[in-house]
Amino acid sequence: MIEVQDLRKAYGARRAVDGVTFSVEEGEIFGILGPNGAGKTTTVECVAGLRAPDTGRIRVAGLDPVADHDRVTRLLGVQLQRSELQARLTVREALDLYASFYEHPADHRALAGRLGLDAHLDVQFAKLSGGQKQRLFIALALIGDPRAVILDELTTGLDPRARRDTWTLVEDVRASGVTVLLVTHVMEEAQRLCDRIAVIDRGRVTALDTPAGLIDRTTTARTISFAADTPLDRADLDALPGTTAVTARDGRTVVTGTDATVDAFVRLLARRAVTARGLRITDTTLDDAYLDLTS
Ligand SMILES: Nc1ncnc2c1ncn2[C@@H]1O[C@H](COP(=O)(O)OP(=O)(O)OP(=O)(O)O)[C@@H](O)[C@H]1O
Repeated sequence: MIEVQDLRKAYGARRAVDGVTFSVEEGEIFGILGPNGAGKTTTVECVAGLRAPDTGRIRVAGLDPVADHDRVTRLLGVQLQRSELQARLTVREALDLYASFYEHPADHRALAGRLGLDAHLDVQFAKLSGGQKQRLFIALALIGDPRAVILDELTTGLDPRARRDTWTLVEDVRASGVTVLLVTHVMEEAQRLCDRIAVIDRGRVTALDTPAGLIDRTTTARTISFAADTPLDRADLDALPGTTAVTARDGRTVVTGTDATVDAFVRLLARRAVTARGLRITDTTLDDAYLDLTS
């Protein structure tokens, strides 16, 4: 659905995007993850045809977003990072206005219902909560009945409940057959929603994989922690296969390692007939993988 090949874009001497390549399959939720200033927004603005690349090739459903801009806007919806509407425009007016831009708009009454906006149709933009504004921008991105949608930092500034509701919404959007290109720096969001993720750092793709694949690439895959007064020798812990660190913090001992470390640790407990108090074994999260993969 979306192909980006060796995309480069500089602002003066600043190389914002420096050779980015990825492709998004139809029906996929594809994440672009990376630190501030990594070049994520510039990349998706080029995909949307809002900026012209310096070099590189972009295709959206086979079309060039700059040369075929009109056709691309009809099949690609966009919710940008910092969106605003006039303060006094009501939700209904915004939906009507945006629907008027398209020959075959989505049924915006149904869309408002799906996005939980039908109780707010006569509310002015300035009086909407942050979550309601976000839902409205998602509605506006979907109003042209697009085949694909770009959502840039969709949940920034939302409270945890509004964030989770928005995630459910994105899953619904995908279930209705729309391909989603999602820009985020919320790891939990990427882990929950994305089929695949491109990690971008300093204008380049540093990794491209499924969330589980990214996690598997990190060296310390498992963390074992237990109360520090558990009678185990530090030397025994250091000697476990695959151990990368043994530390003490907040009254607990923390061993990082691999699956092999966990297996050997369990055998060590059995051998010593020790019960590890408050034992917890956790997987590496996408947060850890992200920190490993970005500078
Ligand atoms: N219009 C512009 N003019 C000049 N420099 C820009 C412009 N837009 C972005 N930049 C610079 O290009 C680099 C990449 O910015 P971009 O907004 O694409 O990154 P980002 O990954 O989306 O960052 P963030 O997560 O902070 O939104 C940054 O160094 C930024 O300061």
